[in-house]
Amino acid sequence: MIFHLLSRLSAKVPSVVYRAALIMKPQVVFVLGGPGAGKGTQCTRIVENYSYTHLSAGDLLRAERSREASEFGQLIDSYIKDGKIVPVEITINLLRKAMEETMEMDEKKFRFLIDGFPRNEDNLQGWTTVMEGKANVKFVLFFDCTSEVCIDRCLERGKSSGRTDDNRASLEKSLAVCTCDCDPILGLF
Ligand SMILES: Nc1ncnc2c1ncn2[C@@H]1O[C@H](COP(=O)(O)OP(=O)(O)O)[C@@H](O)[C@H]1O
Ligand SMILES: O=c1ccn([C@@H]2O[C@H](COP(=O)(O)OP(=O)(O)O)[C@@H](O)[C@H]2O)c(=O)[nH]1
Repeated sequence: MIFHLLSRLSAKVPSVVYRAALIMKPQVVFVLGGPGAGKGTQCTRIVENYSYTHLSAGDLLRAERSREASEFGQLIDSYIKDGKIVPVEITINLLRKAMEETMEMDEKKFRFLIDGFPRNEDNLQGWTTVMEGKANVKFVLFFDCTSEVCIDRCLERGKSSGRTDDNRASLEKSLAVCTCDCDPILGLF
């Protein structure tokens, strides 16, 4: 019905307005849990069965780190090795761009699993500032996993992942940040 109406109107309205009317607002599920909790593994399985696009904040940061022209490569590298949280402006820009590019390529892809973000209240504040009114957060999917299991899994993953943070020192720092800073986020949803 709406499509039919828009089709009839399309001759009269500028194409940019017509396109914008057809593009849905992104629907977002935040996927949280410690390193190795299984976020990436479960997101892959969800994508196989449901119409979601998986965006891993960590993967986007690692890709940006590898981009030759990136002005943030070294900064991202040192934050990740140290298990610290990269300044939110950088992460949000990568997420926003990835969502926009996905929807530009296929406007039916408006459901996103955002994996590994927001990691603390500052991250969430940054999201709200930039994305308020532009995306709907539906809920948080949280994978509860003990630190010992997380570490064991990531050390195993480290044998083939090539990740600079799949080592005990980085993992312990990252787990400490996760345990202290993720909990308040869960309380907000
Ligand atoms: N339920 C599970 N049981 C055992 N191993 C798992 C399970 N889920 C994930 N793994 C393994 O643990 C490692 C970390 O999983 P991953 O999905 O990358 O975690 P995260 O994205 O939360 O860091 C991977 O090597 C994965 O194969
Ligand atoms: O929103 C994010 C997501 C990740 N990271 C950084 O990237 C690392 C790896 O994150 P990822 O989610 O890939 O790790 P996982 O939890 O899957 O092991 C983290 O420890 C942080 O240093 C970050 O700063 N902000």
